[in-house]
Amino acid sequence: GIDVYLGLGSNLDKPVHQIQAALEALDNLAETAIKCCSSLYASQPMGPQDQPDYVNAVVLIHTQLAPLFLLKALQEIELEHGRVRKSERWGPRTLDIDILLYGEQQIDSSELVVPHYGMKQREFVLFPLFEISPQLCLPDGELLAELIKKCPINGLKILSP
Ligand SMILES: CC1(C)Nc2nc(N)[nH]c(=O)c2N=C1O
Repeated sequence: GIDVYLGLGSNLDKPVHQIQAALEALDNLAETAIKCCSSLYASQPMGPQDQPDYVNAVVLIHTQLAPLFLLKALQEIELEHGRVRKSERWGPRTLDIDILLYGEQQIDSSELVVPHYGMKQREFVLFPLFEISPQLCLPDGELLAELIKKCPINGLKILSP
């Protein structure tokens, strides 16, 4: 299997519950096991500000599913949790599950770009990732610890358990 880091995000319909339900759905995914999960974080919306704060987390899974197969399975989980695609770009959502890293692989296809294109600038990704994997080195050789040094925290807060 492969170690895959996923970014979870929600800012609609009881976001904490959405993230918890997503973790259960991931644990029930075929050929997939959750190895570790970060704390839950409250974060200010990146993009349009006229939406609620997000709850974000990063989870490490071990899976045998191929990248595009995993992507489809994650999109199904998002749909099962009421995700409705609206026209507004970067609008609020009930549940987002992004593939941040898929082992050491670099994937550039129309359907999937890994490492996730925005992860290096997103405190709501980098800090939860650092919490569970402080020694992480990205496929391009960049150290997560170096990215953290350059990333403004933007009011990110750990949600007390
Ligand atoms: C709309 C956009 C870019 N902004 C976000 N902003 C935050 N804080 N967290 C997210 O998960 C998130 N996801 C997004 O897709």
